[in-house]
Parts: sequence; C-alpha cells; structure tokens
Amino acid sequence: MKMEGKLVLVTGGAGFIGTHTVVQLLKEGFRVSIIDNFDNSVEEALDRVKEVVGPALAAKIEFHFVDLRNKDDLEKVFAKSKFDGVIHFAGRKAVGESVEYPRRYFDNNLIGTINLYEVMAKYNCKKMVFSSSSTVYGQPEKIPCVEDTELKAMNPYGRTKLFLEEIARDISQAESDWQIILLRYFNPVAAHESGKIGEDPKGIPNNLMPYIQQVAVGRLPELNVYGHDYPTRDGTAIRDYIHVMDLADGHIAALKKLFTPDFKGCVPYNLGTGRGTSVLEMVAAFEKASGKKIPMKLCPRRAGDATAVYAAVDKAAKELGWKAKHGIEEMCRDQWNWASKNPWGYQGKKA
Ligand SMILES: NC(=O)c1ccc[n+]([C@@H]2O[C@H](COP(=O)([O-])OP(=O)(O)OC[C@H]3O[C@@H](n4cnc5c(N)ncnc54)[C@H](O)[C@@H]3O)[C@@H](O)[C@H]2O)c1
Ligand SMILES: O=c1ccn([C@@H]2O[C@H](COP(=O)(O)OP(=O)(O)O[C@H]3O[C@H](CO)[C@H](O)[C@H](O)[C@H]3O)[C@@H](O)[C@H]2O)c(=O)[nH]1
Repeated sequence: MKMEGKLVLVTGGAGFIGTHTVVQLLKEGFRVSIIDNFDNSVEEALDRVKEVVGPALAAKIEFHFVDLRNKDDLEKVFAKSKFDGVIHFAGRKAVGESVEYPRRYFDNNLIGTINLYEVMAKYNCKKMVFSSSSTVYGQPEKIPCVEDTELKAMNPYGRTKLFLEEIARDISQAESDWQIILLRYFNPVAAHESGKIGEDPKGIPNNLMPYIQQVAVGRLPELNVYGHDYPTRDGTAIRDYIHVMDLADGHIAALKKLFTPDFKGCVPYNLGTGRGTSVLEMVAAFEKASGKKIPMKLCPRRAGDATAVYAAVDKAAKELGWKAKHGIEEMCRDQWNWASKNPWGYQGKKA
C-alpha cells in the first residue's frame, strides 16, 4: 500500500521509541509532524534523527514544542495541518515515580490523551495508534500473554495505560468512525544501528538495559540483580526484550492496517518476540557483545515484579503481518554501539 505523502502526527516523537519510529516513518514515505515538550527528552535527539535520515527526508519533519495538556496549543497544531493519523507516544512511564507521585501520572497521561482525542474529533482525524504496555497484563497467571485475557493494573502508571485502553474502547464503541490500534509493548531495548539515536534516561535508570549500559561505560559501579530465587531456569526473572527497530516497524504495520478499508473499531496487539530471557542471560549476552565485564550484586526481589512475562505473537503476525526480526545478540550489539558512541547520552558529560 502506498503511504507516500501521508502526514502523521507523532506525539512524544523526541523520546526513545518516538525517534526510532520517526526514522522508519520517513523511510516509508510518510511526512511527520512531531509534538513534544522535552519533558523526558532533548532537542538534540531530533537533530540526530535528521542526521540519520539525511537532508531530503529531514525536510519532511516538522516540530511543535507543545505540551498535550495545553489544549489551545494542541488545537493550533491541528488547525495548521490535516493529519492522516496519529501515533501517540507522549506520556510518563516510570513505575516507581508513579507510585510516589500518582497525580503526575493522571495529569500527564490521562489529561494529555483526553485532550488529544477531543482535538482529533474536532478536526475529524480519527485514526490513532496508541502506546500501551504489557503492564496491562499485571502479574500474568498464564504465559505467553494473549491479547484477550483479563487486564489488571499493578501501579498508577499501569492504571493510566489500562484507563486509556478503556477510554479508547468506549470511544470506538460509541463512534464507529474511529479506528484505533492499541500496541502493548513488552520490553523495548537496543538502538538504531547507526548508534546516533538511543535511549537516554534522565537520572538513575529504572530499567535493566539502560542500567547495564551505564555500568559498562563506568557511570555506575555494578548492576543490582533484583531477585535470584524466582522459579525460573537460573533464579532471575524472565522478560520479552524487543529491539526498538522492530517495535518501530510494528507501528508502521499498525498504521498501514488503519488505512485498510476493512479495519474497524479498537484492537489491541502485543509487540514482543514471544521469547523470554532471564536477567542473567541478558547480562551474559551484553558482556559478550561489549567485551565488558558487568559486576553484579544479587539483591532481594523488587516489589511488584512478575516472575516471567512474554508475549503471544500470533495475532500481530496474522493481522498486521508483523514479526520481530532481531534476537538478543543483535539487541546487545546495537545497545553497546549506542552506549560506546554516546557514553553520557545525547548531551555528553556535564562539567
Ligand atoms: N520504553 C518502555 O519500556 C515502554 C514500555 C511500554 C510502553 N511504553 C510507552 O511508550 C511510550 C513511549 O515511551 P518511550 O520509552 O519512548 O518514553 P520517552 O519518555 O523516551 O518518550 C516520551 C516522550 O513524550 C514526551 N512527553 C511526555 N509528556 C508530554 C506531554 N504532556 N506533552 C508533550 N510531550 C510529552 C517526552 O518529553 C518524551 O520525549 C510511552 O507512552 C510509554 O508509556 C514504553
Ligand atoms: O537494575 C535493574 C533493573 C531491572 N532488573 C530486573 O530486570 C527485569 C526487567 O526490568 P525492567 O525494569 O527493565 O522492566 P519491567 O519488565 O520491570 O518493566 C518495564 O516494562 C514493562 C513492559 O513489559 C512496563 O512497560 C514497565 O512500565 C516498564 O518499566 C526485572 O526482572 C527486574 O527486576 C534488575 O535486576 N536490575
């Protein structure tokens, strides 16, 4: 299907998954309009995206410094351009922070998204790809997680994703002209093969791969392994890590699906590999890819962590024609390529 020239609004386009998806959208022929407030990102990330795609495709990007919670600013963006669809990444995503500051999460994730739906409706733009998360499966009783199992939130961040899924379902039930795809990401890792863009968390990382990366480059002394008494093959917890470029391609597949005449309503899809990897296996793969030793400390379990989570991948394969291509070795290779070229992230080491 020809996507040439279609204009997509990407909220949170300066963030980790957003930057990688913008690269793939441009390569696919889309024009891209980005909204971001740099709450968890920096302008340099967008300059790097332009470097990666080159000047001809870079000319197809426009950027709006807008906070989704400001509905008037959001309206101005919609008043200027007619969008063919929206990919909605913008939001806060740290579980621990959400437990400590729940209102921050309800304010940003809920109000921002509700504003977006209101303005999309007003400007008759009704195709949406929404960033959901495997967090909506809670502590899954059955793995692999299939899309139509009962959903459960374990913390305020997870609750915002669950509420926003429910809101999407309600809207599409009441107004049949909406077409919405909910993408439930498993554990996104790695970086673009160029090593020019990647994940650059502010402060001490919460997630495993950015933490390992910072140990490897000497920013942190050792990795705390949270839990070594899980009923798994080596005692550490199991997750479904997915290369961010596969994830980006999953968004292209979802967007294309929204442009097919037969697509109706609001449909969830898992984006994972279907394969589980333990913490120790991930560390070993990273050590091999980087040639760096990762010192580790075995620690008690982290509150709220599930033993094992991985995706059922058949639905996305069958209905979106999408499958993850990269394995753990390639994920670690590309993570290290980004880390070794940018040990202190986009902005270098602060004096
Ligand atoms: N990375 C993961 O592990 C993961 C897993 C599952 C789901 N998700 C979801 O995917 C989405 C993208 O995640 P990411 O890892 O790229 O996060 P990220 O923090 O790197 O990117 C989010 C971007 O949104 C922007 N933003 C936040 N609030 C905004 C607002 N009110 N207005 C405008 N811009 C705003 C931030 O500045 C940032 O650039 C999020 O919704 C997240 O919850 C991420
Ligand atoms: O320093 C660390 C960080 C993590 N882990 C372990 O590594 C595994 C993965 O942890 P992450 O924090 O990287 O990922 P989670 O699966 O806990 O959760 C992340 O991915 C989910 C999607 O599956 C949700 O989106 C959630 O919001 C997001 O934080 C867990 O067993 C965790 O205990 C460590 O041992 N040490």
